[in-house]
Parts: sequence; structure tokens; C-alpha cells
Amino acid sequence: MVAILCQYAKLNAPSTHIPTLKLENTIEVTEEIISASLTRALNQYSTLQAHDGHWPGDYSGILFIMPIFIFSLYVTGSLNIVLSFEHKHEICRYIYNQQNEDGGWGKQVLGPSTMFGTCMNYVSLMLLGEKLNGDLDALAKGRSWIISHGSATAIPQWGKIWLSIIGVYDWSGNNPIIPELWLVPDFLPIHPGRFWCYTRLVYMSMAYLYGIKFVGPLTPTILALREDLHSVPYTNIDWDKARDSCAKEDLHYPRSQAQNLIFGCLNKFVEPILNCWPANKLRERALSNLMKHIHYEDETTKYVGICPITKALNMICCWVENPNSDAFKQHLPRFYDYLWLAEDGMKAQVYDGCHSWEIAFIIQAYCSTNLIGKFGPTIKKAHEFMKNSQVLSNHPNYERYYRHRSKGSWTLSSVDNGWSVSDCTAEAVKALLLLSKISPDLVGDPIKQERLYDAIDCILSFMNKDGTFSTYESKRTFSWLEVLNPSESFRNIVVDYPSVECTSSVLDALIIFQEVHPLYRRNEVEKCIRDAAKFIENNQKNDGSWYGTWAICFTYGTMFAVRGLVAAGRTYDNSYPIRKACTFLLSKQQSTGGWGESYLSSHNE
Ligand SMILES: CC(C)=CCC[C@@H](C)[C@H]1CC[C@@]2(C)C3=C(CC[C@]12C)[C@@]1(C)CC[C@H](O)C(C)(C)[C@@H]1CC3
Repeated sequence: MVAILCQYAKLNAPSTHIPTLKLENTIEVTEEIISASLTRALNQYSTLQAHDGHWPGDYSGILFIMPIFIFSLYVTGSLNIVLSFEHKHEICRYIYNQQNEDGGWGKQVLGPSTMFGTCMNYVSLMLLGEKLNGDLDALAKGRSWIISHGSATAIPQWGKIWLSIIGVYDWSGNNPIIPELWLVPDFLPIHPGRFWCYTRLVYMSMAYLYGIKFVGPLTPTILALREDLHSVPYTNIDWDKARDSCAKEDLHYPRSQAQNLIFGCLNKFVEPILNCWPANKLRERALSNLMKHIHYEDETTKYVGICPITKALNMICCWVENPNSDAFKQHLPRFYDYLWLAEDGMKAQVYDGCHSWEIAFIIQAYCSTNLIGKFGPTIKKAHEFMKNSQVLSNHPNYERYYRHRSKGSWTLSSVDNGWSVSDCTAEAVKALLLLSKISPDLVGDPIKQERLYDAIDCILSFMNKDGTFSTYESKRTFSWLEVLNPSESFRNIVVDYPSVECTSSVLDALIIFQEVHPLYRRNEVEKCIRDAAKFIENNQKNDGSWYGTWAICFTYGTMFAVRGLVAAGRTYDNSYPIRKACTFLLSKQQSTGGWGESYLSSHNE
């Protein structure tokens, strides 16, 4: 979706004007003043609501997402079909705006330059038709960053794969991603169907492209890039050496000895054997099995994909299979779901949005004021969106494709995305239960009981054996399998681990649900509440904080943990963990009176 927020602000201009109240230090802050400020804020916020009831927002920040879109459009010859001149202009503007002083690009906005970010964005600019223009221009600075930091052979694993796909890096400089792994019996912990869904899907299409060693058309631009990105002539590159090289700027998680041994064996023995007769017959089977799963993922997400990375990879796989196929063509219009235009240019989002997740909190926030009476139409529209974005059925044969139940759930973003998430469902349930207590004349009809029960069934289906909650599925395998994670940039991506945030959202939702429907699956709900609260208490750190997996970081984790524990009846007086949490939060208050945290917290933990 491409949206400019000021357009909405104009369309939904507030009906009443409330004058600004300047708060001087000397004026006592009365309830009246607070209420006026809050009304003004909600008035303004309501103008930003879209016609269908959700609040659009910029969900970007990872700087290699647009590049992988550009790469996939380029190799499939669709760049000019999907992107107009204006798109390209705005995309280039954004990329230039994100360039660091030293000429490189980070993995994410505000991040220091990395080989991954720099190669991907530099190549994108070239594929979009930008030209080097003198030694001092932005492109020249980008190129010199790459050469002076070890050249493109030092890009980390994901980058090596993308550069191989477009033909500026050789597939032999990659560690194998064995497609046959999908053929092992699925009761084994090593079967990819047991990995965290996001990792299994990214590596699924990577395994396909690796298996066929796909390379896009070798255009003059690609041939020129082969020389641009490397410090020695392309034909002289030592790909054996390149395979395990990674720039220090990108090496967040160096490989262990065990990993070196595994990847060494895969490379020296397993992959060569699998390429010889008769084992290569197995490869054909493995590839057609992968393609079956790729189509399933595309169809069940209406070609949106679980994330932009799988979308871009799957689209290439569909094109390789048949460039004239409907499958390939259906991918093209869904690129726009990921685009976002802002004052700094056009960017690609990390997901097709986060509509359902955010709207649940927005509704909860409105409900926490006593001003609902003033915002009936806004809340009614939001309520409709919430009800319309519930996933109403399971995907066909979902278990055969290693999918979790979807019926009754909410996704992070849209129904089309189709991937249910435990805490997105829990927060949605909370919002709907709050709305069901308000007059339907004001906020619309409450969710039907049957749909609410579907949601609770779905939430309970997410529960791990110990009462905790992970993200998209329950935990399916063991953490020792992290040894198979070949990425230097991301850790803990093989297992869908439980988190305090997911567990706490569910705990809170079940408690509110139980107050209204005390008999529904009573024993399971009660056990879940008990176990979830125990998990949260057991995971508190000595300083009183909780580690937050899904945002920044200890402040966020602590907020969720406290919400859950308070819902479960813990108070400052009766709970030592709550008192410790307060001490932690107070110790982090800044001189301005507010709180903040660096994104490095997550990384340094
Ligand atoms: C940046 C890269 C490498 C792409 C990753 C794309 C997705 C897999 C990421 C992007 C946003 C993301 C971090 C998110 C989550 C899972 C992984 C996501 C979807 C979830 C849904 C996990 C559960 C969390 O409680 C919460 C709902 C906050 C997040 C939201 C963002």
C-alpha cells in the first residue's frame, strides 16, 4: 500500500476545533486540562484513520528489503512492468537519503555501514539505471566503501545468495543449502517443517534456487557490476576462500567449530555426492517437492507471502518454473502491498503492514480513556476492521504443509497474509472484549460468540507444553538445531522460542475472557493462566527487568511482563517481582522524565 498520511488527515478533517493549551510550569495540571489535551490528541489521531478502519503507518527500516525486490524484478524482466519512472525516482531518493557519511549503507536505518547493506543498495541503484558520475559522487563513495572493506566476496551468507541470483557472485562460493533435507521423515527434529516458519520458508526457496544454481540474465549492467564489486577480475576470484569470508562489520555471530565442521562436510562430501548419478534423481524429487510447498505458501497468502524475503524468492522460483504462469503473474500486483512513500522517498516495508496488531492497541488505548462517547464513528470503523480481519478458516490440508491452525486467529497484518500469530490474536481478543462492553449503538455490534470461541480455541492451540507461547506456531524442535543456522547476521532463528511478550498477551486475554465466559474450556484456560504467570515470574532478570524479544528491549519486555502479571492479580504489595520491576523501571528514567532504550540492548544481550 502506498499512502501519504497527510492525505488522510485532509480527508478526515476534525469536526470540532479544540484550542491548544500551552502548559506553563506554573499552571497546575488539572483534570480538565488533561482531558482537553487528550481529546485534542485523539481528535488528531482519528483523522489518520483509513477508510477501512485501520491506521496505516510506515513499517520499514530494514535496508535490504527494497534491494531484494529490485533484484527479483530485474532477473524476471519485470522491473519496468511493476515500477514506473516515479517509483524508481522515489526509490533512488530514499536509498541516497540512507547512505552513511562513509559512503556505505547499514543493515537497517541509522545502523553503521555493512557489506550487506552497501552491496545490496549500491547494486540496486545500478539496476535502477543510476550511473557513476565522477569520483566524488554517492555511487563512487559506495563502491569505494565496498572495495576498501574486503569487496563483495566478504558479504554475509544471505547477501552471497542474492548476489549469486543476479550473477555477480558464483554459486560455488556459497555453503550448500540442501533441498533434500525436506525429504527426511518429518518426525525427525531436523526436518525443516519443524523450524521457525519464517526460517523454513526463506531457506525453502533459497534451497530451490541453490539446487538449480539459478542465475538471472547476464546483461551488460550485470557484467559491469561483476568488475565493480570485486577488487580482482571476476574470473580470478577464489570462490573457495570467498565461501567462508565475512566482513567484520557484518560478523555479528561468528560460526562455531561445530558449524565449520558441518558446512565443511556438506560442501566437500554431501553436495558433490547429491549431484552425481543416481543421487541426482533425488534432487529432482526434492526440487519438485519444494516447488509444491512454494506454491502452497503463495496461494495461502494470496501471493503476499509471510514476509518480503520469501515473496521475492518465491516469485523468482515461479518464474523459473514457467515465466508465463499464472503463479508468476499473480505475484506482480502484490509488490505494491509492501511499498511505502514518505518524505524521505519510497521504501519497502518489512511486512505487508502491521494493521491488525496496531489496531488492537489503538482500540485498547481509546477504551482506556473515558472519551469513547466523542469518538463513536472512529471506534465503530476500527471495530469493523477488527472483525473483518479475523482469519475464519484453516488453510486447506494445512498440516501436510506444516502450517499451524488459522481458524479464529488474527495475523500481524491482513487477512490475505493468512499467517496467524499468537499474541496478535490475543491482543485482538482483548480489544474485542473491551468493545463488547460498550453500547452497540456507539461502537457497533460485538463479535459473534462463535467467532470469539474460535479465537480462544486458536490461542489455546498455540500453547507450548509448559504453558508458554511462541509466535506463529508452538515450539516444534530443539535449540541444539541452531547449529544449522548459517547466517552471520541473525541468531536464534531455527526454533520458534516462547517469549515473555507473547505469553503475557495471551495471559491477559484469557483472564479478561474468563471473566465473561467462565465456563468455556475452563480447566485448560485455568492451567494456561497458571503456567503462563509462572513462566513470566521465572524469567525475570536479577535487575528486575525482562528481556523483550520483539522490540527494544528490556523496557518493552518489562512492560509486557508487568501487564500480564497484573492481570493475573499481582500487585505492588503482594508480589516481589512487581516491586523489583518498578525499581528497574524507575532506575532507567531519564532526566527529561521519559524512558528510552538503544536498539543495541537486544544485540548486546
Ligand atoms: C528483517 C527481516 C530479516 C525480515 C523479517 C520479516 C519478518 C519475519 C519479521 C518482521 C517483523 C517481525 C519481526 C515481527 C514478528 C515476527 C517476525 C517478523 C514478522 C512478530 C509477529 C512476532 C511476535 C511479536 O510479539 C510481534 C507481534 C511484536 C512481532 C511483530 C514483528
